[in-house]
Amino acid sequence: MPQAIISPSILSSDFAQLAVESQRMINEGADWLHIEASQDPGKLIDEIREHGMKVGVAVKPKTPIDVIFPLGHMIDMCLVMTVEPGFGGQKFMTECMPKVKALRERFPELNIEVDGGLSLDTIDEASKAGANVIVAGTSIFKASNPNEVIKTFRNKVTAEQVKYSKLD
Ligand SMILES: O=C(CO)[C@H](O)[C@H](O)COP(=O)(O)O
Repeated sequence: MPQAIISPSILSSDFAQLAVESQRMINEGADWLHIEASQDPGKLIDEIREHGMKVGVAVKPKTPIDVIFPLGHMIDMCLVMTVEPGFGGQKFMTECMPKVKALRERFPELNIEVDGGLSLDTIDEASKAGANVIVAGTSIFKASNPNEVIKTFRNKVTAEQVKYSKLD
């Protein structure tokens, strides 16, 4: 099944607006939604599932990871932002790695995505912390051999993930 990963900048905590935005993306064919700003994440997760979609929750660097713990068993993926959302080319925030580690320890089967500053210099740290979905812009698009970079990312993630019960 094709998987569109859409990370909308929905800054409003207005549930009605979230519902409209979500519906619009469903109509466009998305089967993943990432939503960070919601007053009632449990309700939103249920609604997304009712539409047959998978659910991802994103946390910005300053958001403590324990807000995700009660949702961990209800979601398919957690995106741990490793830069402030906004634009590519920023520096990877090492200080976000304990959040990835804490999540992985509690949820061995959860897809944990990291986004921002991922490169050949930072993939070891991210994969060892437990991330298994890597979003990378600069390090791929500026590489002389993008395929090699992608292959290295995959190999490193795979090598670390065998420690856990499932790879997705
Ligand atoms: O858009 C972003 C943040 O909002 C991402 O960080 C971006 O997609 C990844 O880019 P890079 O690998 O250059 O950090």
